[in-house]
Amino acid sequence: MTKRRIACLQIDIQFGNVKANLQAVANHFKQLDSEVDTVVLPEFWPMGYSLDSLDEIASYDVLTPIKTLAKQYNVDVIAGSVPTGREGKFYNSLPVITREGEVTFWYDKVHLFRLMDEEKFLVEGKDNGVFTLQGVKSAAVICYDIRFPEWIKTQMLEDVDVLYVVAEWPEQRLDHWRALLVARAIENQVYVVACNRVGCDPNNTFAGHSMVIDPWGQIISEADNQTGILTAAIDLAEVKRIRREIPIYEDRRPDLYRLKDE
Ligand SMILES: NC(=O)CCC(=O)C(=O)O
Repeated sequence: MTKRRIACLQIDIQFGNVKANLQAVANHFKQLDSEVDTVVLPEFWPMGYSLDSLDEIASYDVLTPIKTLAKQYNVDVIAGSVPTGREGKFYNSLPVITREGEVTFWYDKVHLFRLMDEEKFLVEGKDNGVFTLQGVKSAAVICYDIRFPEWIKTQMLEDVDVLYVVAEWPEQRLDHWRALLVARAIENQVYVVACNRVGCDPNNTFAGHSMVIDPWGQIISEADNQTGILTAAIDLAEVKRIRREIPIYEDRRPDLYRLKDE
């Protein structure tokens, strides 16, 4: 089966209000079309960028309700990101939850975004975001990570077909969001599924414009800046077709690429 139907939940995250945000996610699940098999949530959906309350928020169990929704609606969930606390440090962490309600993978954001003070409150991850979901080699990264093509390429070299991006991307850089996502799709010949939030927090207004982009770089579905669900069908056979048409993976010259700073 090469076809998938994906839904990005483009929610308006209430600053620091875990209960309201869980309710918003549950309400959006109720509106899913019955063909959807994969649901994507935005970055830090339980609380937004209320980073000075991380201690309290990381102690809430926000995943049990999402596992229940995954089973109830029989969908896999790229569960945006949530704050996790380990050994006295906090991470911006993306869980993958299967339709059986199991967390099968975690990715910690590798590039922390100074303009939103992440480096003051969080520790960066070290491992890549590649996982297999229902037999499909996939990868997931978080927001600012998409500005680092080397990081994305490192993962795409593992024969990945779909790149998920979860974000809280402000509207003042909407043009960067669109251009970077399209570039990552074209240069890696992958589907890009990007879920952003809408609404405001005390410092930013967020862009929305969640997008699904095919491996040729065509935007096959794009949301506006309102709350809602962006749904799109993808056909993984397209990845192989595009890679045959322009065989960039065969034509790479890694012997010439200087990827380590000296
Ligand atoms: N939450 C983020 O990582 C935001 C990244 C961002 O806005 C950017 O311009 O990069």
